Amino acid sequence: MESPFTYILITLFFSSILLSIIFFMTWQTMGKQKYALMFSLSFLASTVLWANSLFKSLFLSHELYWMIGCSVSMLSVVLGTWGHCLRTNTKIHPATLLGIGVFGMMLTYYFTYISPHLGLRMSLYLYVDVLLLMITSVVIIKHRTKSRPAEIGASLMHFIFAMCILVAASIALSQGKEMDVELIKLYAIVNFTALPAAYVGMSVFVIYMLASDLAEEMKLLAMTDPLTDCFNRRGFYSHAKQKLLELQKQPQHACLIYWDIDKFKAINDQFGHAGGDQVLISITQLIKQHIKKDDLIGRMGGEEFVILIERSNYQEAINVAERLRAMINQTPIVYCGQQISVTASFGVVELSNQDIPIEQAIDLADSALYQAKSSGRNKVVFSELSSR
Ligand SMILES: Nc1nc2c(ncn2[C@@H]2O[C@H](COP(=O)(O)OP(=O)(O)OP(=O)(O)O)[C@@H](O)[C@H]2O)c(=O)[nH]1
Repeated sequence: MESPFTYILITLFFSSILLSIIFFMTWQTMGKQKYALMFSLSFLASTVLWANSLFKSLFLSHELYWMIGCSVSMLSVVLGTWGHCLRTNTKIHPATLLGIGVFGMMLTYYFTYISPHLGLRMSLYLYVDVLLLMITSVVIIKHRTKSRPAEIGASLMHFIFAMCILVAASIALSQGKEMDVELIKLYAIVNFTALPAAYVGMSVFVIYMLASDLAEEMKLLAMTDPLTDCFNRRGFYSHAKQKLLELQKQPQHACLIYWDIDKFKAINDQFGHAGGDQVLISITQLIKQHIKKDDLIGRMGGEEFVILIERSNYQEAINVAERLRAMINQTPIVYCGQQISVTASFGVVELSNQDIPIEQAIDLADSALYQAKSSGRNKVVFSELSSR
């Protein structure tokens, strides 16, 4: 009958192979994101680590077995950390991570072959693993101001995994230079109970995190207009409602601007549908350059757009519409070597301190836009308070 530790190693071996395959498939299906490949390679390295432990008796030299085990353990953690840095665009150079890993291995080599010290040999590379896992935990949680549940879970699991390794490393270190049978038993218990549980938990949360990335990407696609890259109607309504709720707590002034390109049908007729599309793309790009990053722009359909802006005073907010109108009027769009002159009409409604739903505000701004159109186009019309 084999020791229970052997069965745990076999389970870990197969779990790692499966995780490596899952992340490899994720890499293939999720647009070849480099971080998914890093995670796959990281679990492949773990597979080698567990296989190394399973076939320990085949090694002629225990030191060689130990050095291979430490190296793949370190490689696995370095690749995982590197993957998380790539996913979050964290500016830690891969050479720094590799350098930390190589430094840990050099110390292990020194205390294995040059100046043998069992405690240091068994613990130093684990302390380096702890450092890298803690970096990963911070990198995941610092990625965005409001982390998603999957990210909080993944960060926490990396922290717990790091703590389990820290305990194992400290037990190993307290042996000192020579082996202490009682401490080795304790080390084995931590190594084969808490560590596998934390390892599996951490891996599951990383999968959950990538699934939540995908869900977020899908949600964004469902809310984005593919031609102009602005929000579509659904995306605009959803974000505008959220923004108006936030705005109620701040002393900011908000305006809703409904605008529409003038005589767009004539542009399509003269320059073709592709020319019309280019006008839509160029004009929205131009507008985005002249509004703030936090302002919301959405395409309501055809050549109709809406912008929700907030400024510290109302006059500043309403000036934006006039500035945008003048800018469109003065900037011809270049299409296939030809210049297309474009104008647009604007309807503006003030939202601050007016407890009106976004749908009603859009209707009011649309009425103001209609007035701008019927009174000659290339104009900004403000919705009168009395008209509400
Ligand atoms: N190229 C292009 N044309 C579009 C798109 N969506 C809608 N259109 C066209 O936009 C034109 C809108 O025409 P109208 O609603 O008559 O408005 P207009 O010609 O701009 O006239 P006014 O708004 O009154 O100034 C139609 O010819 C639609 O076919 C699109 O995605 N691309």
